[in-house]
This record gives sequence, structure tokens and C-alpha cells, in this order.
Amino acid sequence: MALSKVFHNDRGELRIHESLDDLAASLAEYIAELSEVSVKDHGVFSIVLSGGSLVGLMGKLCEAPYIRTVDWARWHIFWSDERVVSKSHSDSNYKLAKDELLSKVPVVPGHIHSINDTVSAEQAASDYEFVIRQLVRTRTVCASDISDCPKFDLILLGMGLDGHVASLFPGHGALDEKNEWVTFLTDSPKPPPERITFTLPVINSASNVAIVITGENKARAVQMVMAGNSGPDCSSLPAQMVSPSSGNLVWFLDRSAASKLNGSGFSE
Ligand SMILES: O=C(O)[C@H](O)[C@@H](O)[C@H](O)[C@H](O)COP(=O)(O)O
Repeated sequence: MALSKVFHNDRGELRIHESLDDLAASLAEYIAELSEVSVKDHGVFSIVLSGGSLVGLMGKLCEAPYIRTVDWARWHIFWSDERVVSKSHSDSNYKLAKDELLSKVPVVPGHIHSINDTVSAEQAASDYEFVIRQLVRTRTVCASDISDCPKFDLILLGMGLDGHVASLFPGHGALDEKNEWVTFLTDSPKPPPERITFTLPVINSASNVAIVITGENKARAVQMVMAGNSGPDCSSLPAQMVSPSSGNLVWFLDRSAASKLNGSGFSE
């Protein structure tokens, strides 16, 4: 059992782990459990990945016992955001997940829903939304009962130093998108500039959202997010806007990322 301390506050459940290894163990256990519950409930596990360090931290899923016990054939895999580059490019979130996770577990290739990498960012966003709409129509992905959005079983997010999640950056217009499920950027402050991203209504309609943050360099951003402080332009940080309407939010932190949180009023 991984060593972690669990706290609750109005931002959800906070799990603070002694080490990266403990965090990786706890994350694998959490994902495997949600997979089991979702497959039992509706026969599918719809899981949404992000880029960055997250995928590497999911590595224990490729090992015993999960490699045998997870019902991989029921997984449908999506991305909360993707860089609009070729799937073989080192910036591709698809390539990252394929190399570090998906090529090591028996998922069904037809269940890996990556973007069309041969078109513009705008077209890629619209094509991706179309694919998801079809999957909601055929009930592969559940529909939200409180919004016109899909209800993914689990959306996994990382957080940048500036508090961004998916490709929703502080002060960017994509944060205000209310109608589209997937939008696009051609001016991402973090390279590469062209990206597609799930919008906040989609993220906040999920059954479960987990935000995974590690490292000392994220401690200040974590402190700001948890304290409800705003960014330099006085607006909320994107990570603060993640608040599933009828789902659960869990923050996975290591001790370094949580190092500035002491005394922030969390209750065990
Ligand atoms: O495509 C992307 O750029 C990511 O999806 C992005 O949102 C990432 O998750 C964060 O920047 C955290 O990345 P790190 O964990 O590597 O800092």
C-alpha cells in the first residue's frame, strides 16, 4: 500500500505522497479501481490522458498485478489535449502515451481515439469532437445527465507552472468556450503553438477528474490554486476552474509539490 496522507477541502480530495514511487503506486491503484467500477457499471472505461509527466507516472499499470487484472479490452482512450503535430513527432501526446503506456498493455487499437494529425488545428478540433459525439450517440461514452456533454469515466490532468491544465492557459479565450466540446489554439504560450483541447464544460462533466502534480517547482502554483489566489491578471487559474459538477476531483501530489501547503486548513 502506497504511503499517502489524504485530506479533504472544498477543492476535492488531496492525496499527498511521500515519494514519486508512492504516488505512482497510488495512481495505478486508483485508475485500476475506477476501471473495474466503470466496466461493471456500463461495460466500458473511458479514460482521458494528458501530456507531460503524467503518462510516465502511470507506468505501474504495465506491471503486475494490473497488467493481468485490468480489463484492458474495455478501455477507450482519449486525450484532454493534443499538440497538432504528426503522431510520430516527439511533441505528440499520442506518441508519448503510445511509447510509455499503450504499446505495453493489451488495449484494442480501435479504442485509441487520437486526433487527425493531417489537418489544421481548427479542423482537428472539430473532427475530434465529431468522433466523441458519435461515441456518445452509440453510448460507448456516457452522456452527462446535467449538461450537453460527454461524461468520461476519468479525466487525468497535469498542471503547468502557470496553473494551466489540458491546453487551457491563464487568460486565454479557450477558457471561456461554453458550447464546443473541443476547441483549438494557434497561439499556445507553451510550445508547440497549435493545439486542441477539451473545454471546461467537458472536463467538469466527467465522473472523475484527477490532477497529478509533482516536483518542488510546482509548489508555489499548488499553494496558489489551493488558497484560491488568482493569477497575475487577477483571473482564476485554470486549475481552480476544474470543479466537476457531479463528479469527484482528486489531487495527486508528491511531498515536494505539496511543500508550501502546511497549515492551509485541510482536514484529514
Ligand atoms: O500537452 C500538454 O502540454 C499537457 O497536456 C499539459 O497540460 C501538461 O499536462 C502540463 O503542462 C503539465 O506537464 P508536466 O507534468 O510535464 O509539468
